[in-house]
Amino acid sequence: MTEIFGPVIVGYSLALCVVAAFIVNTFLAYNRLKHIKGPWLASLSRLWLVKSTIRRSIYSDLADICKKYGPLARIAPNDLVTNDPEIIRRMGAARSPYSKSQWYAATAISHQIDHIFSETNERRHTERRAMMVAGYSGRDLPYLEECVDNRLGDFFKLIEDKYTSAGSTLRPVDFAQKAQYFGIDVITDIACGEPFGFLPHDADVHGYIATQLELIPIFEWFATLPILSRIVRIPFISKAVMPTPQDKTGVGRLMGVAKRTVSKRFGPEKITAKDMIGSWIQHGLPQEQVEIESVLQVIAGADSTVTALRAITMFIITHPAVYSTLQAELDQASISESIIRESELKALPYLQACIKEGLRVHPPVTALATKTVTNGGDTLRGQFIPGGTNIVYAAWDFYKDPEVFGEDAPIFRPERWLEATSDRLSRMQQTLDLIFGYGRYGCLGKPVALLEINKFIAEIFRRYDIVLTDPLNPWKSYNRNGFFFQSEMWVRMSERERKAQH
Ligand code: HEM
Repeated sequence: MTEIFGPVIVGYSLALCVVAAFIVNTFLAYNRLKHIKGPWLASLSRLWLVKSTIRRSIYSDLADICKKYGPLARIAPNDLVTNDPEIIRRMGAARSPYSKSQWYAATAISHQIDHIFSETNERRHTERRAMMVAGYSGRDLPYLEECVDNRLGDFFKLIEDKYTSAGSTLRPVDFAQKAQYFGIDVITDIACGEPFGFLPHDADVHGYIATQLELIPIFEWFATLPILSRIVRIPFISKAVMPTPQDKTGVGRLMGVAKRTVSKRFGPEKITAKDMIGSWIQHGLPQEQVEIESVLQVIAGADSTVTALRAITMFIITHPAVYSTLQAELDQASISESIIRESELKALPYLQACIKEGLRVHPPVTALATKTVTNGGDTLRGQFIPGGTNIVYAAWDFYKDPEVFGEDAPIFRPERWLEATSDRLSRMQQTLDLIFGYGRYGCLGKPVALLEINKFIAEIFRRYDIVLTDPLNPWKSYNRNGFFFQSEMWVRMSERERKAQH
């Protein structure tokens, strides 16, 4: 009898131990943040996040959680969400008691070397930023504006050749797609010294976009269930799934282009140039690091900026009064060359207001970008937050706070930027600035993004009349892993009288 029941008893005992360990573990996880409100599911497990990921609605669910439970709420046993600007500034301030969470590590595109975004070691991250900031800020980049102008030239040529409508001739164009071609060509040109050539080919060359669309949900699951990203780091799995410079398509293809470009900048016959790569090398970034940072630049800078281009355009063309005011300002502006100069953009207040308002109502990036409270813990809004807690911010609704932006904050009304008192304006501006992150984690590509957005929006509305071909179905849009994916934004583009002058 003992021979039969012995193993059964051992089996039952083991199962009981596992169940008991699970219960104790769940209780301890629940207990450490039980003073912070949130959905009950979130206090016990990551299932609330899993549910949101499946519904593709994390970005808006986070905003709803803050509305329901207050400015600091619980979304997982160890994770909180906030919509308090002070907390965001505190987390990003120099020498704050926060560090990048493992969410960032999961954005690595190589398990051998981190790019600046996936680098979670705060000392290395700070040192690398110092080497890269001059290149990104445009200080070392006299050619940046020329690069944007050249790609704008490609954009206009494509529209002229294939997609200009006139009278009853309709040549519908998917604006979402062509804006993406423009954005990727600009950023690959800046990052790798040559554009991918989406605009001249009018196609997703190297299947870059298609591969991105496949990868993004995977990265989103890494964020929701961090254990998955640790599994992917097991060497044989990593080898099988991670992109390599030898790949013919997608991110791997981009890595190959970056590797070839960067190799020409090192060695005995190295080429020197005053561009982004040149600036990084001059500031001491080693060859392998320059390669991976060039790839990251494209990933960080493409979809974010392209979403801004699409959303700002969408808001302008669906608000007739705004549209005509903007075109009147552009028509009266003194523009010295065929494409407006950066220095001339600042003299266009209504354009600036439209851009700010578009970014505010439709923030382009809503990534989880979680920061971790370091060991000693922190006190936020009078509540103690133990070390190891992760905090994310609810980016989607964050810029629609009526207290900051006025009672009509949910709607697109550029005039709010022109009528605000100086106190209110500075509060609005400081809040809007958080769109690009804050302090030591802030977006390095902000100057590049703003130059691109300003020039593109000014030039398309100077040159074309744009209307939706089917206003009842303006576009398809969804959010994954904090980035938006928009398609089928079908418009009719026709040349304006003014265009004929150039
Ligand atoms: C409208 C366009 C853009 C928006 C809204 C945006 C927003 C952001 C945000 C929110 C972060 C993360 C902050 C954090 O970790 O807390 C970030 C980081 C970053 N962005 Fe952007 N970005 C945009 C365009 C660009 C462009 C065009 C580039 C490249 C030229 C770029 C390069 C980067 C880099 C390298 C980082 C990582 C910085 C670091 O970890 O130190 N971004 N961006």
